[in-house]
Amino acid sequence: MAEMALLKQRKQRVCDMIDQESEKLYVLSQDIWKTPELAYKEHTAHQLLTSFFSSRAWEVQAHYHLDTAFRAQWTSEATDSPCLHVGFLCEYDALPDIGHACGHNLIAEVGAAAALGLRGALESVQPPRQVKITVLGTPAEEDGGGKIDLIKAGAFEDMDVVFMAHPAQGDAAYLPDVAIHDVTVKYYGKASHASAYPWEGVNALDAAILAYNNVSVLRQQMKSTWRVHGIIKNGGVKPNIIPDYTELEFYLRAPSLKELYNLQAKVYACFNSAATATGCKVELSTSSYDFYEVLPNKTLGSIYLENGNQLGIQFVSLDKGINTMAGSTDFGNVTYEVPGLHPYFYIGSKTFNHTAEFTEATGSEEAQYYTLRTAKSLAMTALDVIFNPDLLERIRQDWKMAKEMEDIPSGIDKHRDLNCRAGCSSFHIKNTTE
Ligand SMILES: NCCCC(=O)N[C@@H](CCCN)C(=O)O
Repeated sequence: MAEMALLKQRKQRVCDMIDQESEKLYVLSQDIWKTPELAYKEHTAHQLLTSFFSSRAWEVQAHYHLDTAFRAQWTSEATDSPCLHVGFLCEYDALPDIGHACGHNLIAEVGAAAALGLRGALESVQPPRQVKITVLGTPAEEDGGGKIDLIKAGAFEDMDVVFMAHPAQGDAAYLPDVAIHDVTVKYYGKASHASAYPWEGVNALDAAILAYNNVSVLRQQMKSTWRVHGIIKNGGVKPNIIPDYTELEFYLRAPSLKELYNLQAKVYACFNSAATATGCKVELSTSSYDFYEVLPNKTLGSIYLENGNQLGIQFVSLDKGINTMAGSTDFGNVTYEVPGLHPYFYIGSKTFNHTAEFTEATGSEEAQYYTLRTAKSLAMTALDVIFNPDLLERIRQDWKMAKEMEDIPSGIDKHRDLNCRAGCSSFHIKNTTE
């Protein structure tokens, strides 16, 4: 009973620490919200967050493997037991034209607040083992996948458990974030005067339209959990010039990597056959890593639910949930490297992500109560893992089982191998510093 009372006291300390910093945390997320920056270009957010942690005696590494990534660390007193390494991730990239319409400014705030709260609790009481807290600034989630650059750089290598949380229309400990492959399709034809001698031309716009329509008819044979969505970014310049160049961008999604590559082969056949039918050349490329699905972790999820309920969170269940399908996130790749938890949290608005209305909601003061409550739940969950050693073993068992379900052998360079296998003619990642 004493142990339970002690743990309750430590959790209260988490909440008190976060509440003490609530104003500074609000300013932090507001300043990020007011200066929306795109993937790999989050220079202001990087500066704000590194200053925030440096001014609180964290060991900060700015420009950590990426120009706009950072790492902030704190370690408790050494003990005889092995150190337990907890990670909190901050996202802070915005969307083109509509700013922080996915609330990554609040993701950054949750990560920062949870780390402050956990450190505060551990400074007030000696944990049973040494604890290292790492806050990782992970840029470019919406485009590119900064977490994957950091995985490749070894940033997650000795972490035991990692947390972040994402704004949404309700609270859920887990939503099925799906695997995604982004592809750019370029058709090369031959220009000619569209009236005088059209027969001399090779029409790249015909190829684009055929490609789009091929995908549209493929939908009859797609699983209900698969998604394919795309745009025509360049359809030609003038009606009287037969287009010799067109460009499309598509996102392909499926609940697992195995299904994603099945879908990819079908969609690539749609792109390639459009080239054959029109005599165009086609180039398929990607400037983003494939994001994997987020692997669920039952133990972490149940601890989070328990802590969230104590703080009054009304969780939605998956079947009556916010949505049976979520988007995609490079946090999925992280869950293949280390057990992780990526809950969703209500911010006081039922509007939808990637809309101007959601941008307004993520910059509102009303979002703060829910944001800090989520940070408290995450930090309290980390505290349970620290003070309850058998939980870590159960978390690891869940993680191993979830990975076996996907049966990708660990250690292969998944990103390069799988993309090449899928037929991408070029695979380049922009803006890395290495
Ligand atoms: N699960 C969080 C969703 C965040 C998001 O919207 N991510 C993008 C990722 C796009 C990658 N090219 C998405 O469209 O799901």
